[in-house]
Amino acid sequence: MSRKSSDNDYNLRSMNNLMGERRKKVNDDGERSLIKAPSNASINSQGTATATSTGDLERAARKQFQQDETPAFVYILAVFSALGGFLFGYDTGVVSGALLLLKREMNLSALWQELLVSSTVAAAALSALAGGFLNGVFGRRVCILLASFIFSIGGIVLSSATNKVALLIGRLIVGLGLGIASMTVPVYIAEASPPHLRGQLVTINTLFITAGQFIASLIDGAFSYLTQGGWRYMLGLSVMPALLQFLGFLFLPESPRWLIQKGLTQKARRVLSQIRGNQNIDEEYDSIKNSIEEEEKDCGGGPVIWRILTYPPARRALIVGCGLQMFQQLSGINTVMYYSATILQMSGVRDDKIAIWLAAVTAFTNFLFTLLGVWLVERVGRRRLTLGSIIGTSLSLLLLAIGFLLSAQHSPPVTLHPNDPSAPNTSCTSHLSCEPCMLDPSCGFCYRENSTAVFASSCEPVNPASTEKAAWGRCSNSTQAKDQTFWAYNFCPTSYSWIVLLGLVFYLAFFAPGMGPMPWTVNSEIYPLWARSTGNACSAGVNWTFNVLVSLTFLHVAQYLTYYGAFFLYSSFALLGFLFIYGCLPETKGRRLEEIESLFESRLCSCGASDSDEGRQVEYIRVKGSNYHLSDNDASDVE
Ligand SMILES: O[C@H]1[C@H](O)[C@@H](O)[C@H](O)[C@@H](O)[C@H]1O
Repeated sequence: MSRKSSDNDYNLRSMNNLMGERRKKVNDDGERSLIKAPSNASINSQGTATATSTGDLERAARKQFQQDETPAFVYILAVFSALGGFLFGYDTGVVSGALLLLKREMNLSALWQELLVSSTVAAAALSALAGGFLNGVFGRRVCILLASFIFSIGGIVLSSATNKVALLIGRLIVGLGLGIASMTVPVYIAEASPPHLRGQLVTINTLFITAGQFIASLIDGAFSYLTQGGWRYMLGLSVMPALLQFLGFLFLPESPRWLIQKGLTQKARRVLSQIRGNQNIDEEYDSIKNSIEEEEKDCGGGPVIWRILTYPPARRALIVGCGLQMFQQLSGINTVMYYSATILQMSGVRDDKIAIWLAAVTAFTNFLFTLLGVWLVERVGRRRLTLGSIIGTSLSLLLLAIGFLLSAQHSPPVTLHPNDPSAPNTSCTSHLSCEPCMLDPSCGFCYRENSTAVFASSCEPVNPASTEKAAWGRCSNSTQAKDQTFWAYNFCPTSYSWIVLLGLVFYLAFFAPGMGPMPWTVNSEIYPLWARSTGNACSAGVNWTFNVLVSLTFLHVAQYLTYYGAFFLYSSFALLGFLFIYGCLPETKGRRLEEIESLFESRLCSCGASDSDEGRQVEYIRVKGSNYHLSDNDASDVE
């Protein structure tokens, strides 16, 4: 089944042809004196290039032609597709703010709150798996149309819900849309992008996820002031981007690679010309077609997943793809994001409303650093970006753990042990300091504070209807304000909160540019065409499954291991992730999708890729529609 593409040979003759052709083109253009100018490689604002060596020359030429010839249509296509990412971020992010209002209005128990959050993620895990089949049969475009249609229906059901069952149905519907969108959009963008922009354009999808999370936090903040029905707006607003995407996709084309696979060759050529502008599409068309024909010849029968598992390069790609998605979630991103409000409360922000707005700052930081990822991905490559990101993530988690450890070690003692006979008899009275009191889900810490110390503190049972107040005593609503007491349900007042805050900032700065987007980006490119939708379905399914596992277990893990234990655990997961990525992730930057399979041909998990290979990495030179590949060595031969 091995597919060795003959068009990848970069020999001297083709190089000479290239130089000849380019010399001619350049002279014809009259603007770019690439060959004549011997020194100082650069392209000035008029597009005039000069170069010191052939290597510089090639790079300058490549840059110039790429800038000239990437049609705006590809960007429009990427942005409309990435609305799927926006909905992903919005729908997973908005629910926390909506729940604050819903639990009061509909009197939701903790179980129902949990159900409303996790049902979406669980439905997404299942529909991502089903999305593989749908993608293969109906194509990427139909799947994106379907996802945006489902999102719209989900939004309408949610915003008009009259009871909790309707809410649950709405959240399940949204989850179905999420799963399909999350696995289809990166594949669609990757298949439509030119190789030199693919990383950047696919990463825009994750940028939109984080933008969706940020906008959701702003909407949560704004509508939290509405006492009645604010949640309807929060949940219903997602209909707008969903409809926009649906309308846009009525006019956007199917992926050319899928069309060729289905034998719709004329249509595929039309789409290729549309997305490649005035470039010659013959070589790209031929190479996709050749690779499909070779695959068809070599492929055994049976279901795609079976063929992936029995064909080593595809199996290795699947392990890498699923591993990346698993480690992304095991690094605790969603716990950190969710927990950020509490982390901020530890640092002295007591007001719930301010904490909601500060959570928006966290989401914005995640967005901002994902933007850095979009900028870096084609500059440093996927492998280095992911490795740097995960090691920084692991160290930041360590810092968070140390902050929590110091807070726990200096946890303020319980000084008041009420002996009022009307006090409920609970386990809370047995806790001697804030830490065990706060970790016990049925208790919270009630205290007063002056500038230097916490005093008059007690451990009290939580109000079963709302964790925002105690069931009894000074921190139950009626007396709290008068007494100047504070209620800490899931944090302890501490002077080490700055370490935790620093850990949070570092965490986002390291996670967001690499571990946030790269698992999605890499998955969109590592599978051969016949395995692409199934591979992405599996890896997206792994992402959603670990997402729900990590968020559902966090409170239990924290209860058994304490907060610092939980963060030490995530930090070691991230370290394991680093070793996995170091050993297994090849560099895919700059390669055409049809070439990437060969990176997984090596027997070892470390699939050829990486550092030593990078020196020899094939370079693409796109000259008026033809791809020429040359190594640096070849380039100097020619000179
Ligand atoms: O790549 C995304 C992104 O990093 C989000 O911030 C996170 O919430 C998602 O779970 C993840 O898949």
